[in-house]
Amino acid sequence: MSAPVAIVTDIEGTTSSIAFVRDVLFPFARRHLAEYVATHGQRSSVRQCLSDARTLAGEPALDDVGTVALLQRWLGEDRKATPLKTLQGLIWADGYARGELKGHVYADAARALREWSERGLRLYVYSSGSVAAQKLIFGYSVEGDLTPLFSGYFDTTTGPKLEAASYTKIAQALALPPGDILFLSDNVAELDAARRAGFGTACLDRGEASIPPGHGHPTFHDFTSLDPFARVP
Ligand SMILES: CSCCC(=O)C(=O)COP(=O)(O)O
Ligand SMILES: [Mg+2]
Repeated sequence: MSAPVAIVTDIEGTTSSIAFVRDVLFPFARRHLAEYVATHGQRSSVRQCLSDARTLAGEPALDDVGTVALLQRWLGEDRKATPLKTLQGLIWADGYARGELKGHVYADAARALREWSERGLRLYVYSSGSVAAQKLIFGYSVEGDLTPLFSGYFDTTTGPKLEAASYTKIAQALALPPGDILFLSDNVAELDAARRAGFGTACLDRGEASIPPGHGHPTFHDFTSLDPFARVP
């Protein structure tokens, strides 16, 4: 593809380490979930998450304790269910605000995002983590507040990351032809979906995820070796 106008990036495994999400963020949510629901369960945002989780599970009669158990199970399965992701974001907000969490972002990713933004590329995020959680990981990051670099954020409320239609919606929201957008991810199934929608793609293989060979997406070990202004085959 020729140089993109916009870059849409995944977070976990792409800008940020899988280990941070798996070993820090998810256990933090798991530890605080029951207490958070007990304390904030009357807030409309929390009630909505609980109700949406019950609907999604097809178990409308579950009480709050049962719903917390359901959410804990989904957490263990890494289910990308919107109510779980929304609730995780609310719980992490407290952790970031108290200084107990600091968002991991690779130094090479922060450096490249700054440079690409300075050079006029429009930058966006598309992650299964909620938009609120995305703003937190980049806002309270070990590389400083990176949120000014981004022009917008997309999560599972736009659609699942494995469906081409989600990327079509993102292109429409950006008012750009799909061919002007480069999507970065460590997940081949996501990259395949983006490619089906007409996006350019780049696979980040940081050695943390097992990425099957032969997928055909241009592959980079980090952001330093990825030059979006060079022609990507
Ligand atoms: C926004 S940080 C937490 C990431 C998260 O919850 C997640 O499920 C990772 O999804 P991604 O689409 O960034 O791989
Ligand atoms: Mg990922």
